[in-house]
Amino acid sequence: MTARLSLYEKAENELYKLDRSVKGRFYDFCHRFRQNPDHPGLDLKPLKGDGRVFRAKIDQSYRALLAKAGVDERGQQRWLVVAVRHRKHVYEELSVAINRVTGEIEFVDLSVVGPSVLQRAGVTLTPIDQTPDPASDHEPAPPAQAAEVSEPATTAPLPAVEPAEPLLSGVTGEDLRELGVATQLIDLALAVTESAELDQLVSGAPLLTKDILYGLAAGMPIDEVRREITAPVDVRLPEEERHDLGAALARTTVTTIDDDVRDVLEEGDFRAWKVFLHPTQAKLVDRRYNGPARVSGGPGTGKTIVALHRVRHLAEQLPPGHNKPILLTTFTKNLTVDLRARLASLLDPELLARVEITHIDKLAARVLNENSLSGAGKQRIYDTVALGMLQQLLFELDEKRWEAEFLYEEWEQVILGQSLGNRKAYFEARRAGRGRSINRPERAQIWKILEQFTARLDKENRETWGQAAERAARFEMERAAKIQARQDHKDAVGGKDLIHRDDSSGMRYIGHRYRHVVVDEAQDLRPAHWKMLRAMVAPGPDDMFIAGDTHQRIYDQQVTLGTVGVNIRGRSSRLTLSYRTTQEILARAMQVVDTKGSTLAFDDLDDGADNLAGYRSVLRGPVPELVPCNSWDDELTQLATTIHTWREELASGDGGNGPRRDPRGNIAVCVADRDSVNQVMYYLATEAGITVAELTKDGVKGDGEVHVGTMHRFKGLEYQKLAIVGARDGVIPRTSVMNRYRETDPQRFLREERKSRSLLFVAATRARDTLRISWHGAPSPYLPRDHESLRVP
Ligand SMILES: Nc1ncnc2c1ncn2[C@@H]1O[C@H](COP(=O)(O)OP(=O)(O)OP(=O)(O)O)[C@@H](O)[C@H]1O
Repeated sequence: MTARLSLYEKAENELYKLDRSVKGRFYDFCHRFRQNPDHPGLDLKPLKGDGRVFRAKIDQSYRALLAKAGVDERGQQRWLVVAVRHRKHVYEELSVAINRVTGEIEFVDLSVVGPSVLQRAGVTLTPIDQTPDPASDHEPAPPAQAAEVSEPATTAPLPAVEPAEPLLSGVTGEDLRELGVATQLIDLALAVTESAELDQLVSGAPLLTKDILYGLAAGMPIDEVRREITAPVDVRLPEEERHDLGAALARTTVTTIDDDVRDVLEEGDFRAWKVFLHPTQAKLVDRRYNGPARVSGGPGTGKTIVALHRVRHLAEQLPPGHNKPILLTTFTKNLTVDLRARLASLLDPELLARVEITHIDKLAARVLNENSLSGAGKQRIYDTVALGMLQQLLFELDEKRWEAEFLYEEWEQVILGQSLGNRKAYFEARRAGRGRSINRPERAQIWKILEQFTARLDKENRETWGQAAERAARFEMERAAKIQARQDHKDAVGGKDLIHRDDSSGMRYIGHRYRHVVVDEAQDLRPAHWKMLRAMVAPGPDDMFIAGDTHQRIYDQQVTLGTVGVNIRGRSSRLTLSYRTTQEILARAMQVVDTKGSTLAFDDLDDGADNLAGYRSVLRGPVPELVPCNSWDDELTQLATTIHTWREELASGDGGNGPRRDPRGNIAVCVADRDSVNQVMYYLATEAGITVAELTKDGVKGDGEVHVGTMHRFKGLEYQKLAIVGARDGVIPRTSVMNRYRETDPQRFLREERKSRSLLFVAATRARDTLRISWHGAPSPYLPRDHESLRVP
């Protein structure tokens, strides 16, 4: 009889870390197993635990652990490889279970649980075989999983000590069971007394168990854990399926082992992109929405991943064709490169060809080009240039009543933001969030100055990106109005063709540009961008999917989606589990945007407020390092030393405890301004022998190993190890800016503060494992004074 083999997600991740020769032998094993699982050479035997886990021989040293999941309709046996272990780490007690909440098969590796906890819970592990390893001289070290075990897994008696209070006091085994903790770990979890033991216990545990136990250990009440962690993944498993491994296999995230698996395994973790969506993420991807939908969530919770999978889902539903009915857009140019690369690994080329991937300003520019005579386009300028022109104008007019910055913002946010086309409209406009109120005569003065300013821009054939967005939105809205008028007329004449009318109006082929629009980094788009996007897609089911986090808004674009025709009411969801950042980094970063007790608040892109409640991680790592230095030179010297150490750590796989990584592109240095970028790059390259590459608007420039850029350039990216340098008071936030508004414009002051905090928050949450923040002089006031407070309990 032949067999179908699948690979458990965790086993797949562990396989990547194994020595190449073991991977090869595993592949041969799979091949033989699929041909005939009963072949005596495979030595397939049940473990004594629950009898549902079998071991089979890969070679002299390694064993595959498999669970039998029935026989399919064609009579083929179905097996799931739950782990690949050195035989010394295979124990008779290992078992699989079906999780009562998720309905998935769970394999729990008790061998990583520390002996103290095992002993307290009365669990003894019996190795399947204690004979010496005949190949030990030639074999590579046991897999990384085994290396994670810092203590032997057998239960040698420990000296008697005063029994300590359980870490999860106040929680019963029944509570844990009901919440969805893996059955095999319930008694052990209750026996844990220290957080280090908990770390060890959950290191081999399924994600749901990890999430629940960390939540409870951090003090989340049981009800909150049930609501935030358990309920979203509860499949309400029918009683009759509680023991059906075959049915559970269909719900479990697995990779089918076929002939392609060899290449996959040999190429290491080239499939790192292949994220198995968490059920809470998957639900957002597959759902049918009756209109625009929005997903929010803290950094690293997978908003971009969800947006990419959403694009795939939508692309798969498209009728055949050669056009591009899906738009995937984002705010920053360098992120589109990243989005394209990630989407390319997720979609077949034919489907990828149906998706337009472009950043929002480029999209607006394209609309303008289409609508202007060739050669008649304007030169687009950045805000800093335009502000300089306004300052010059005020100087020429000897106008001292208004500051250029104030007027520029009034223009950007009130006049352009609300598309106010004339003086009367400006007199009547709402100026919510603008702080200082202005009366009618003042509005008249402002309008007059700004009219002169825009006339000057026009005369010089220049326009700002804000103006360009506004014009593009207008063109698109006119186009949408025509489409609507055509449809209304068609409806009025009973659905007849409109050949005569269309031929005379050039309307025959006009339609909405896209069927679906997917937006990432939504928090930074301007109101005009939203109007343009709204007009580009027909209102209806699945029209817009919007991902963003207002805590990461680092440009000054505030928008209430409801006012620009994007109604997300009742279609908002929030992701809370970070897949990027460790608990330690998260605790630190959260302090930066912690607005409790202050008047700072973050919006939800609509009329409400957003928060990061429940934002958490199950990853652990070192506490972020906060490094005071004596001077800028001292900061640079210490930075270089740190980077040398990081390089070695990455190259050696943290001394053999983790996967070895090429330091290239895994280390980054983040600073507050362009000047510092140049100084850091120059120092590292010329004084420290470290090759560098700059993060620019267009992506990484050059192939140096350490990436250096300003905080703005780091949005959406991630690095294994990240240093933020120059995090000093006066720079984060800029004293000059804050002082200007502290007294004169309290609203603006708050906005600036929120923006600076968000910038540091974005920067700090780019780090996956290691974060180091240094400064000289006084530290940024957003950094915690008490460094101990960063320690996660
Ligand atoms: N279900 C998952 N399983 C494993 N890894 C995941 C999962 N979801 C996301 N990730 C990983 O977490 C990291 C962060 O994901 P992503 O960039 O989508 O987060 P984000 O919410 O958009 O972050 P940010 O707001 O900081 O831009 C990525 O490395 C991604 O591959």
